[in-house]
Amino acid sequence: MSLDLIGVTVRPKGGAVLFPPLTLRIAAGEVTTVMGPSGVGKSTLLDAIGGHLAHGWALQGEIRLNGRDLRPLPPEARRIGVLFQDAMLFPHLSVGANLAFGLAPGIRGEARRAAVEHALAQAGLEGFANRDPATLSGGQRARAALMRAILARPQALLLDEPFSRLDAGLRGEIRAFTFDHLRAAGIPALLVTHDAGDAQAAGGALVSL
Ligand SMILES: Nc1ncnc2c1ncn2[C@@H]1O[C@H](COP(=O)(O)OP(=O)(O)OP(=O)(O)O)[C@@H](O)[C@H]1O
Repeated sequence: MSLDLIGVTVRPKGGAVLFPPLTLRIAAGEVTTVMGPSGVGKSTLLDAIGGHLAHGWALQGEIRLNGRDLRPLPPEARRIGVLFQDAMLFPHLSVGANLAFGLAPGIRGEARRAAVEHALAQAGLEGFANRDPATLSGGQRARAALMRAILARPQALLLDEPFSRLDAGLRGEIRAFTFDHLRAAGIPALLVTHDAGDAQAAGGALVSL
């Protein structure tokens, strides 16, 4: 798996580009970090990669996932996962149903339950399948959200400040958990952060916008 950006930048239609064109390759299991001042366009770059660029914005350059040009594909066909600041779980579904949400529909019955149980165990959440997400701690919710993202078998993952709401002690633990799992799953990932410690822990290339 690899995610390639070739001369990529974004601009409001009729306006100037937000940052100089970016060319980079993220290989399987690598986490590349993007840092830069507020408003430079980091979240808009992630929107462009995921296919969620708002009306009124234009993408410049080429985005390839495993060699395939993503530009003609709608977001749901891109196989790109996203993790946000709030580690959002669907509040109306149990923790187990949240994790199962990303699984392919062909995985049914016992195989489905086993996949969810395995992911819960990896997240240190054994026995949490029937819990209401509102009863989880911040760290538990962050680990569950990562597992839900991985179970969907994304071909790349975008992380938009996913650790910024966690307190200092938890932050180190959750980012190590996150990067270990992304490496093990061989998923190329792009991390947006304001925190140099996040970038260092990610261990990959650092891009400043
Ligand atoms: N319609 C528009 N026309 C021109 N510029 C816009 C328009 N909408 C938003 N912008 C600007 O585009 C930039 C993109 O913001 P974006 O959220 O991508 O930045 P960011 O680097 O993620 O910031 P932060 O670190 O604060 O989250 C901002 O400077 C914003 O003011």
